[in-house]
Amino acid sequence: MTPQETPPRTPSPEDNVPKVYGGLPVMTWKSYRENLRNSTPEYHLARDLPHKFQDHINFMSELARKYPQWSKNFEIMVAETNARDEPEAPPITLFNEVDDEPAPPWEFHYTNKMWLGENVPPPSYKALKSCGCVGKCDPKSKTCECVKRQEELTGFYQSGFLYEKNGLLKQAGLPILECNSLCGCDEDCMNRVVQNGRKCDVSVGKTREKGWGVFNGPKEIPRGTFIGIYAGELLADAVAEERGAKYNVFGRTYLFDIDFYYIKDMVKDWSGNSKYTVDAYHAGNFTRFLNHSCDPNAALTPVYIDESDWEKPLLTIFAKRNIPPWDEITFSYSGDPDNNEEEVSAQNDAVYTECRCGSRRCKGTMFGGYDEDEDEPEDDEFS
Ligand SMILES: C[S@@+](CC[C@H](N)C(=O)[O-])C[C@H]1O[C@@H](n2cnc3c(N)ncnc32)[C@H](O)[C@@H]1O
Repeated sequence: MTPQETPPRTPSPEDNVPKVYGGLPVMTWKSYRENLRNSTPEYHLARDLPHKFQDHINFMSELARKYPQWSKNFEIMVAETNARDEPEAPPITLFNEVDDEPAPPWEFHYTNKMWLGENVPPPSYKALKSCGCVGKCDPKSKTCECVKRQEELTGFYQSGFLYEKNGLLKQAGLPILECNSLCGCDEDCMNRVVQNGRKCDVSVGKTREKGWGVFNGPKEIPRGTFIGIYAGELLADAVAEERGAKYNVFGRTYLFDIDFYYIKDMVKDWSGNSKYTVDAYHAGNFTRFLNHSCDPNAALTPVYIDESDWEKPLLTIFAKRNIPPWDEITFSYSGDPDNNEEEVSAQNDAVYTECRCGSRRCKGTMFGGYDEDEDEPEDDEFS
């Protein structure tokens, strides 16, 4: 042994005894995370969705439901939810310069969460992979478990994480594996974006041709910005099919099948069909008002946080190009026109509804296929 080396420490029997302070075990970050693995992430059941407030309003006369103050009440309902879930998110305002409907129909519970339907298993920490990084994860790290698993999945397209250091997404449509509750890294690690909530301004407004829609606020939204989670009920496909038939009757659909192209490669014994559908009709946030465009400025992207089941990503919306102030925010209901591999599709219930997106690339239908040759991405778009 050279004089510089310290002799190995003899293990003490106290090493494995939890530290106690004032009679209570001392919780460390490490022990907290180890305990968490044996618990279940928070989840909500669709059958518990609150509806009393909505029922109360819907019992009122049509005249009473037209009172202008419903517009403010709608904004307050949104603000109350966001204060809990994403307190940093700018408030959402409501406007209608088209007719005298003060607020969208009171037919849903405002929520940023997913509500699990019958036979949809809750998320589990058991199989969740996580990193043990301290501070912020390094996207060039060779040891960070989260960089490794992201690169295994999407390294062919992008190295490291799918986010830039400023939180902007590098490429839409690829599955994102964010650092999760079991990871050692800080809350401001660059691989935690969706979980930290919306930062851009949005408002909900009435359009002339498509009912209510979502609009940008006074500042440009840069390409790659996270806009929102398509929240709602997560339903087994058979239930969604039944609902779809009903929604068809009134020609408005809020159903999105989760059938991303990569799922079939990740799931052992994949059934060949999408297993789950998100329905934002009875529950959802402002993203349920996003209308379809054949030339959309936003795109759907699957994101996994505290979820290890490939068939249950969050559906999230990111800006696909820079969105100028006040522009309507839209995405494609038939998958991304610039990404032929993406297959998330709205259930074809309202398939016969004529598309009124007004873009020069309009295909005439909201759920139509895309002509590969025609749809080259613009210079400022994700390609
Ligand atoms: C997810 S909702 C969007 C919000 C809806 N506009 C509202 O008022 O609640 C989808 C429905 O909006 C309407 N819609 C969305 N995009 C449209 C488009 N490009 N052309 C015509 N109708 C559209 C259709 O009725 C569709 O079924």
